[in-house]
Amino acid sequence: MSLVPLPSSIIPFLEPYLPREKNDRPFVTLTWAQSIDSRIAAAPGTQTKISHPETKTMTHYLRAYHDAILVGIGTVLADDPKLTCRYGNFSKIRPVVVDPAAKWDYSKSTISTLCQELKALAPIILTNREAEPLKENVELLQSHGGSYRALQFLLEYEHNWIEVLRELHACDIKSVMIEGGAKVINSLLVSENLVDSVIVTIGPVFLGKQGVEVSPPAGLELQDVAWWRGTTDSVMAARLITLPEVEDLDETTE
Ligand SMILES: NC(=O)C1=CN([C@@H]2O[C@H](COP(=O)(O)OP(=O)(O)OC[C@H]3O[C@@H](n4cnc5c(N)ncnc54)[C@H](O)[C@@H]3O)[C@@H](O)[C@H]2O)C=CC1
Ligand SMILES: Nc1nc(O)c(N)c(N[C@@H]2O[C@H](COP(=O)(O)O)[C@@H](O)[C@H]2O)n1
Repeated sequence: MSLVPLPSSIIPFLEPYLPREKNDRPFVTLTWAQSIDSRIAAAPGTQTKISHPETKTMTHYLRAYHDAILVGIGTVLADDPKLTCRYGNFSKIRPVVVDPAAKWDYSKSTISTLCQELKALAPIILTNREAEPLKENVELLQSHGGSYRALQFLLEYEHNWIEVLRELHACDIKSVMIEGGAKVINSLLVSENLVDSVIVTIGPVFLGKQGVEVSPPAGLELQDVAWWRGTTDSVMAARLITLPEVEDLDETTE
């Protein structure tokens, strides 16, 4: 989809939610586009266009403010995405793919072609320690300037995000835009104190019960909520209610 001019009112709307410096981990923006019935695709393994061109442009505007863009392997296999920033001066953003079992055949991907043509930064692929990526992919990725990084992934996804963010911090990534898919979003929504901004595009469509649902395992509240209304879509920007850090808890109990 080609981009359209960014509606000027989006700039002040998003400004309070843009990345700012953090010391201990990258700033995390969690963002996706969903239907009215909270679906991000019409069926598993498929890509569904939900955003209007102006909110798609907004996504690329947001990408321009981040060092990296992260998605799960389910999204890469379904969408074969570009994960580039096509807004403004086409600033370079680093793709990060969470692929514990090293399922992705990087050599056959659109991202690999873009890297070959020097149109994109090569990805960081996060695998489990036991996974064995194909030698051909390891070599190609390295020649493009990317890398496989092995982590100790746990079975429950929500317990892995601290280590993922620690690894990105070690790669000098100061901000990451996390775009999905559903397993990524649902597990991050219940990970305490890790998400700094949440930006959700809502398109005027129902995708039905076969769709890929965004719905965290437990309820949670949002705060600092702001809305933007476009031609067809609405966008919600918010923060998750954060729990006090352990030190703060200590202070209150003294
Ligand atoms: N409308 C939108 O904004 C977006 C829609 N999508 C759609 O979402 C669908 C894909 O979603 P899902 O199937 O849920 O796949 P996903 O992209 O969330 O990837 C899930 C897989 O990634 C790995 N993974 C993710 N988080 C992990 C963690 N914390 N620890 C360990 N492993 C982890 C696991 O292997 C897991 O099976 C596609 O249909 C895609 O088109 C994806 C992104 C955005
Ligand atoms: N903002 C938005 N609106 C939609 O309707 C979508 N389906 C998505 N999907 C996400 O965008 C990625 C594709 O990015 P590229 O254009 O290929 O760079 C896709 O993988 C999803 O993460 N997003």
